[in-house]
Amino acid sequence: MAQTSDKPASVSTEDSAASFAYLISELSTSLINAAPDEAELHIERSLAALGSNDRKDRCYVFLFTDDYRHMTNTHEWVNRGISSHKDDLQNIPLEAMPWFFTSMRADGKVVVSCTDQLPDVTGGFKEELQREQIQSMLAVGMYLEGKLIGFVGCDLVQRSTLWSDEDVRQMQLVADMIANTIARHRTESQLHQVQSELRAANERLAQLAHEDSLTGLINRRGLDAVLETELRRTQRKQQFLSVLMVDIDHFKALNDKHGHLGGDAALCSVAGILLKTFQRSGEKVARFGGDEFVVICPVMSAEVAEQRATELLQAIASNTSVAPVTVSIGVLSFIPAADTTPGSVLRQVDRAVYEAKDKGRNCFVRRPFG
Ligand SMILES: Nc1nc2c(ncn2[C@@H]2O[C@H](COP(=O)(O)OP(=O)(O)OP(=O)(O)O)[C@@H](O)[C@H]2O)c(=O)[nH]1
Repeated sequence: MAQTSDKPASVSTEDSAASFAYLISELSTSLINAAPDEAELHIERSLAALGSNDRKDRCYVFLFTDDYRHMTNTHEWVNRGISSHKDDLQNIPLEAMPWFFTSMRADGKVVVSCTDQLPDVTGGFKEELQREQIQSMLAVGMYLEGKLIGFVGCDLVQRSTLWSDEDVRQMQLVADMIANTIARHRTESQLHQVQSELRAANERLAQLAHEDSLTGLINRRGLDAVLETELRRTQRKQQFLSVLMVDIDHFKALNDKHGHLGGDAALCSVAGILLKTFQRSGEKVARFGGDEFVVICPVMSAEVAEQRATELLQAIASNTSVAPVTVSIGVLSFIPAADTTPGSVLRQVDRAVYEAKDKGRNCFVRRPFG
């Protein structure tokens, strides 16, 4: 502790100590009841309470970086007519004020009753106080789990004073309260971050569970869920639902000729054409398995479904990016009944695909439902 004044004139009185104690107890209660996003407001209120007690000129909070290389003035209260220094006290290198930092770490406080009487060893610290025209200052350390994280302090610009033990004790109360506020705020921010990371990971997992790893399309599991939803929706509204099953022709031969990787590239190319052809609102493309795909088109009549199947045949036949490929397509267009299940729809549309294969491939067959 650096006690450097010969003016024995403490500013504390019994009355002001009592009213300050009352204020602190009110602030502590409001901290306990404060909403998570009220931390800033709470710190500002605490500084204002500290400042108005015995007419201080400036009260502030500084936080150290974890590596103790810099400190930043994070909160400040200034009395009327007193200039603010918060903006020019951001990210200050601690090596510029070694005496201040060493004293704070060793004693948990720095007490300056008269700046002009500070010894020369205080170096840059004394110069900084003089630059800010500070006559007296008092700073008390803030600790989180035993680690010094910063300090709360106050300045007197218009007069100097001999700080009493009671002044230090009051400042310590405020420092502890602000440290608790910061601790709570940090814990809540970390909790929020972990929660939002968990939420994102869960969403990604749910997405992966419904995604085909090769093509990125909806997989078989996802298809069942989507089909169930669309069946119920169109049944409720008594609207048409069209379902297309698309099977690549002679895919085994393509695999044999171009290798499994060539086959994979062809699957991705067909998936891309499907997505491009069926991108209107509500249309969904899924990989059913192997070389089979399913397209779900809510509110699409049989006539439009046939038109779109013809467009698809042309788009695939004219694409030779990997190897010439054609497909056979089964089409179902119907208004679902209450007992229509995804399984019955997929079985029937699969039958339509077989009929298209029998017809010579590179064509579509539409079957009536039921
Ligand atoms: N490259 C690759 N091949 C696959 C994949 N999944 C299934 N296959 C192959 O796809 C082929 C499907 O062939 P089949 O269903 O027997 O019939 P096809 O040769 O397409 O003949 P048709 O359907 O009658 O025109 C099989 O040889 C499977 O091994 C995959 O993810 N990648």
